[in-house]
Amino acid sequence: PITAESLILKLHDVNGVKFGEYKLKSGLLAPIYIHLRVLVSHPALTHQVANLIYERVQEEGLQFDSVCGVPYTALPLATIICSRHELPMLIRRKEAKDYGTKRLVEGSFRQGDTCLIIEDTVTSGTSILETAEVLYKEGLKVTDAIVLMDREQGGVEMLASKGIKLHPIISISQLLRVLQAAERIDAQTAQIVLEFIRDNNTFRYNSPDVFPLELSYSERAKLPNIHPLASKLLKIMEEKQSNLCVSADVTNSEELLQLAESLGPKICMLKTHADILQDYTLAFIQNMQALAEKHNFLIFEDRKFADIGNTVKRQYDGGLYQISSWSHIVNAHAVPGPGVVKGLSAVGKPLGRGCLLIAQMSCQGTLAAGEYTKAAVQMAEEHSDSVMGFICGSKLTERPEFIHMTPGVQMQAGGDLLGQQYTTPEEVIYSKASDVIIVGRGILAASDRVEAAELYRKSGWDAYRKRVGQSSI
Ligand SMILES: O=c1ccn([C@@H]2O[C@H](COP(=O)(O)O)[C@@H](O)[C@H]2O)c(=O)[nH]1
Repeated sequence: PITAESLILKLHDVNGVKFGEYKLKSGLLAPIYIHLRVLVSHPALTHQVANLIYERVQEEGLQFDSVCGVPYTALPLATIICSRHELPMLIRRKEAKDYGTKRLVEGSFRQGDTCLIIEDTVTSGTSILETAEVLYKEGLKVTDAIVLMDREQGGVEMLASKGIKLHPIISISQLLRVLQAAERIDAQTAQIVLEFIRDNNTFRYNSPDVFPLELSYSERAKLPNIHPLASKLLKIMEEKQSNLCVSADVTNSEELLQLAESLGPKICMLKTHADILQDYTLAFIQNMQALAEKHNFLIFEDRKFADIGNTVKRQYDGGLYQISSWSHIVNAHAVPGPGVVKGLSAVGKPLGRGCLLIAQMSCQGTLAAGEYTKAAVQMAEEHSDSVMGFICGSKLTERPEFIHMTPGVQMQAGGDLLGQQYTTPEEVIYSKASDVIIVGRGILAASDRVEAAELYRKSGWDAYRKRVGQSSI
């Protein structure tokens, strides 16, 4: 299987990406031109692109009845995917024939069927929208579209505002980073293109409250609608140059306090499972709070609430652990529906606490995928006064006020014997655009935990700086 990085280099090899001065359809002169029509002359590459698109369809767990490629460049891609995976395909005509059936959409479908759109490049999103509108007129639904190359000029946001979720495989900033790293372009060219993209955002122009480009942690901390605790966490991250959360999965409170003391300077957050401690007391937790204060990190009790609102309220507030009295952040499964968030909010909001929704999990065979993940994101967006972010494998929403936190992180990709799956800090923060790495055994099992924590901190931080363009790659 091909990675996005090697695909970028191959596209550059075949002149699918050009730098210079190019007149766009709009009349604008652009310093970059994405010319994916060349793909048809490179069948092996076209197949690899089709594979990547199909992998993304599976990763996202997309549900649909048919596939339609935006004419013309995406037509062969849709054809390959549909024939290889035996999926029904629809063809959108650009002009209706003046004889025969005069249809604008060829292929069989039923009213109310969902059609997945495939596109090669997106700038403003209007080509996808035009195709969707033709499909709507035929009684079809369009909820998702996949695009190989997102020029990051507002297409994702424009389509989202029309109810279509766009899933880009490669972004223009990722393309620039990869080409610069491979010395195919210099830093100045990359900068010129980035500035052009930034200055020519078709959607932000109309909607100044949308932030489609990558913001730094400190810029996000200042967003007007951000959850106060998310803002605090982002400030800590920037100040300590750390997006590392240590998962302190130890069973003895003395050891936990030692961990907090020694790793405190390296971390933005310390994650606990209070119910695996053999000797939990409220006195111990007060010491823990003092260390959080001293080293400026937040405490996140990984309680994974999953009951009706009334019960989680009592679990959060009372019982042996009295979690709400000491943990800045808790998390919840989305499975009970919004009641779980409301129950946590009733206790946590007056205390200034924050909640994360578990939208995806790192373990093999997890059911938290596809439609479930989408529903969790929607639930968070509808309760952004108490939900500050997600437990997830990758960035799930373009709304920069939400913080994405990813467990299942080690320096080597792999897994354990009970289904845990590991991804590297670079992959999580740079490629998957998550914000925080959550590391347990990668640090706890090291002979020198402080040294290991520093390696993870540096790796996560370097990946973040690369992502927001603060360092050369
Ligand atoms: O999807 C999830 C959600 C939570 N976790 C928790 O994170 C740590 C990971 O520990 P490692 O030792 O780094 O595997 C652990 O506390 C889990 O309960 C997760 O792994 N995946």
